[in-house]
Amino acid sequence: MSDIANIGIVGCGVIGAGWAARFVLNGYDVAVFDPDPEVARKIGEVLANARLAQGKLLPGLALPEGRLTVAPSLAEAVGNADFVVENLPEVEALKIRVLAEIDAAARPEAVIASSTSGLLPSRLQSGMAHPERFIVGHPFNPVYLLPLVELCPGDKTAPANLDTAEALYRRIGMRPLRVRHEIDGFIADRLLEALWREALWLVNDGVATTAEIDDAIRFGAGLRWSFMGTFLTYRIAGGEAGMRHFLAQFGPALKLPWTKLEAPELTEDLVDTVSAQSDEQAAGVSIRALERKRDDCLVAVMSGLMGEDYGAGSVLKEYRQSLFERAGRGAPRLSEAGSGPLATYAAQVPAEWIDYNGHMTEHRYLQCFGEATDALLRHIGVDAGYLAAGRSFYTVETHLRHLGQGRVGDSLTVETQVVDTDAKRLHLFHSLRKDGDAVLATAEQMLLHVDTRAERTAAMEGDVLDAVRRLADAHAALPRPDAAGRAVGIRKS
Ligand SMILES: NC(=O)C1=CN([C@@H]2O[C@H](COP(=O)(O)OP(=O)(O)OC[C@H]3O[C@@H](n4cnc5c(N)ncnc54)[C@H](O)[C@@H]3O)[C@@H](O)[C@H]2O)C=CC1
Ligand SMILES: C[N+](C)(C)CC(=O)CC(=O)[O-]
Repeated sequence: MSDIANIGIVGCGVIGAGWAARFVLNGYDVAVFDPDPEVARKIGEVLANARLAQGKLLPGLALPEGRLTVAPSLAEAVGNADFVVENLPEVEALKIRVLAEIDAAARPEAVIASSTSGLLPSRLQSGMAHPERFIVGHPFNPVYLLPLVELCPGDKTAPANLDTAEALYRRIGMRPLRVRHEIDGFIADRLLEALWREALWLVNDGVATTAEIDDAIRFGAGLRWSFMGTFLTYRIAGGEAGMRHFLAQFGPALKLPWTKLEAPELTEDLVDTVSAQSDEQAAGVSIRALERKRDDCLVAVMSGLMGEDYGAGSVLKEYRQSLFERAGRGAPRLSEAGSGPLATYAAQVPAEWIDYNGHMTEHRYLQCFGEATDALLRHIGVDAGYLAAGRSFYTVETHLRHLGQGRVGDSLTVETQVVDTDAKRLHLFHSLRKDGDAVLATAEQMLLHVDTRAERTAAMEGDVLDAVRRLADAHAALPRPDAAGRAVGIRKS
């Protein structure tokens, strides 16, 4: 997997831009081709939204971004790529033709993936000279947040290329789902399509508006789908007897006219009705603003699920751990110990950090300082191997001072100075600044080096000890922060 560095994207609309953003934010160099003259603006806007969402989802763990290039031709976008993603409109003949062009222009070892929502891979690869390197990798919108990617081979796909694609998707935080046999619409879109067709009937027949149908989903089943899907939820709905009782009780309903499944004809009338109701529902909010609202809600749901270590939350937790490990290896985000304090954290204040006083709430400051401490620990070599060996640092004391107010959208940075150290202790002083200027808060922390198996303090050793000494020596030349060692109390005159 480490040999995949360059990604080629052909077709850069909603999905191509989503893929480009996901790869760039994971450190891959991406070249895109799309004949749309507006492609650079559009992809810039999508990347900005993706950066914002990723920063909220995994604060303090941003990797150095890859380079994004808009190529003047398809051949230039894919010529140097190790992995190519095709995201053309869902028109089979167009995809077959352009996939053959990509096949001719790409290096022989490059894997070529299609984002098709439901066209059969065996047909899409039929015009390629090297069909064995073709796979379907069907993502979900927004590609830069949702983990699912359906992985489906055609009859000429080589299994090794499927494995390569799967490893790449996992590396960028996705959850590949292998489709056992190719089938129109794969798994997820067959389910989505059934719901969508019924929804169109309900509008067509005047039973419900677009907003009412969305309410029927988002206040009920949609919430539980986000973590359990249909089968497990219905098992629970069967009570103590589970699925057998559920099937016995609701089996007869399968014969009732509760669904049509065949879509209604998209007449001009139906298109007008659905579009007008959808406009009314959106109430003038732009697509980009709706995207940001959708992303913020997804971040909230996924963060909650990460706390539960369940469903998409487990994928996110694993991805978070892998970012932690990658950041640990060489700690690329921190400047090498030079003369100044280390830049340990950067983030923008999201809306959910604001409290009833209209400013950043207090525990979020500790979150920023905690992330800064983690970044410093990664920098000195506290990585997955170190933790697995039963060594770590525990924070045993924090003195946090609030000196200003953080507001939504403020750019925050933390700088960290090692004030003192001995065999087992690390004394840190963090300063959190707004827009690189005013200090909003400081935190002074004492950390103990511990043997986590024995649950006892232990002396630092090896590379970590060397790194701490180097850092402490460099920071010894800095003035001791004025507030270091201050106690909390009311001064009596
Ligand atoms: N929009 C969605 O929710 C999802 C779409 N998909 C699939 O992703 C693919 C792309 O869909 P969208 O991004 O939604 O479509 P889109 O219409 O937003 O983007 C298609 C892009 O392809 C470009 N294009 C057209 N001909 C081209 C050519 N010859 N060479 C290079 N670029 C060309 C267009 O300029 C456009 O920017 C489709 O196969 C679709 O089924 C998959 C998952 C979700
Ligand atoms: C509508 N759609 C068929 C393009 C949907 C998808 O393919 C997946 C998604 O993101 O909903």
